[in-house]
Amino acid sequence: MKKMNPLEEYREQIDEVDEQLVALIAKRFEVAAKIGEYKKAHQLPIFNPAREEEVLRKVARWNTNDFYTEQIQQVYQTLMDEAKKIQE
Ligand SMILES: C=C(O[C@@H]1C=C(C(=O)O)C=C[C@H]1O)C(=O)O
Repeated sequence: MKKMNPLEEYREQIDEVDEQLVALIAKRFEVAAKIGEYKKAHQLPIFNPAREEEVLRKVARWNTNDFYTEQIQQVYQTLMDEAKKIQE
């Protein structure tokens, strides 16, 4: 196989991570959709600010090396915003 330059190698690493992320993000949205159905059936509000704060806290705690915590929390806020749209 032809030797890849560092840029190509890094991009291959990103592709591998992205493949896993896509599967996990899709799984998260599937569960969020189920939660949405439950909320509809029980007349519960879609937005739960206390739960969102809890998610952001947990995400920071799970990021044990503490790199990029703010960026990860921003990505999570976007995931939660999209989850709420799915639940509408
Ligand atoms: C998924 C839920 O609905 C909304 C989306 C959340 C999420 O994506 O984690 C969290 C709270 C809610 O605002 C939930 O209530 O758990």
